[in-house]
Amino acid sequence: MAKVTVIGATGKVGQFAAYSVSRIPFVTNIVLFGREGNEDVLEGTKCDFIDSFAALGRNLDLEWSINPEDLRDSDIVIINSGVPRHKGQDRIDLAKKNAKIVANYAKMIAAYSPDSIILVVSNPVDVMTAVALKYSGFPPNRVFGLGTHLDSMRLKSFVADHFNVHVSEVHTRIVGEHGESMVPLWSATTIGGIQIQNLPAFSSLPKDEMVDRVRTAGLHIIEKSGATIYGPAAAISTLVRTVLGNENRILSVSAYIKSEVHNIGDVCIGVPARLNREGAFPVPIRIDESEVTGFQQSVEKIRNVTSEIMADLDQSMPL
Ligand SMILES: NC(=O)C1=CN([C@@H]2O[C@H](COP(=O)(O)OP(=O)(O)OC[C@H]3O[C@@H](n4cnc5c(N)ncnc54)[C@H](O)[C@@H]3O)[C@@H](O)[C@H]2O)C=CC1
Ligand SMILES: O=C([O-])CC(=O)C(=O)O
Repeated sequence: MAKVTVIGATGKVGQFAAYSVSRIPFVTNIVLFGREGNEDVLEGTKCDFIDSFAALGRNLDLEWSINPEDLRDSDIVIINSGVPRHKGQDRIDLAKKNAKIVANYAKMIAAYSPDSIILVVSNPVDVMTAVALKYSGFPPNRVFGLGTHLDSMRLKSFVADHFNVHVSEVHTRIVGEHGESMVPLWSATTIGGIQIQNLPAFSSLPKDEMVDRVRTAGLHIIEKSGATIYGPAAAISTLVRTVLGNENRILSVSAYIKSEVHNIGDVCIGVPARLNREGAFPVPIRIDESEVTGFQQSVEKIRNVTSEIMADLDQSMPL
């Protein structure tokens, strides 16, 4: 038995994320949450989902709502609301506008569903995770963001394709910002259980090109088809399943770190974390020296943007 509320369920990502979550067998309740004015879209989406449940033989309690009362007793609340970027924009460009939206919803979740876990999707996701953490007042393990999980999946797919192996043979990880300053951890990449650096083919691997493809993947899709939808939605439902199934898998999410990566901390950023019913727990790690330098730079960037955004929120939305 588990209840998931999807805030921003009328958006492209929110809608398909809700649908992907509805396929998780132990999710029994879903609330499609939206803002006033979007009732028709919510009602239409609900009816469409129900048709699909009938076709699939799925039994699920599905509601839509614009009433915060309906958030109560959610196990996970996913925040998908906010403006997406367009051609030529960086995710960071969305920070000021989306921070107010995320802060408001974080306060609402704290008031109406105080024991839930918050999963933040809105961009720039690392900064928005920090905003949700502050404005919910929840402990850090109960607030985390999609972070670099999707980036890690993108890299996994490119590496698998290059080596012509099944994706499940590749384990890899990207840490840092879900954005320009992301850092691939080649030191934590294996193929068929073998350290990638120990494979002769590693020296000729077009690493920079691959990482560049990951860095620009979101914008490439946005430029071609308008939005990234299926990748994020599948990544979101993996995180939800991992938490609700108490799976203790280690996935790369945006989480508040104290000192887990080479004593670097006090920021929300993409790191490997153990996910279970209690939320996300960053795993203490040691990485290569060049990776530490990259991570440190990524942390500095996110820390600076986060404090700028917090200062702005302090003016407009004091706690
Ligand atoms: N972290 C990640 O990996 C990913 C993050 N995203 C982010 O998710 C967010 C949503 O993206 P899409 O679904 O493509 O956008 P969309 O435009 O299709 O949907 C936006 C949603 O936010 C809501 N919204 C917009 N302004 C609002 C406001 N002022 N107050 C309350 N709700 C508001 C809309 O009603 C709608 O539900 C964006 O910030 C996007 O950058 C998208 C893909 C992946
Ligand atoms: O690129 C974007 O703006 C959406 C996103 O975060 C992604 O798909 O990685």
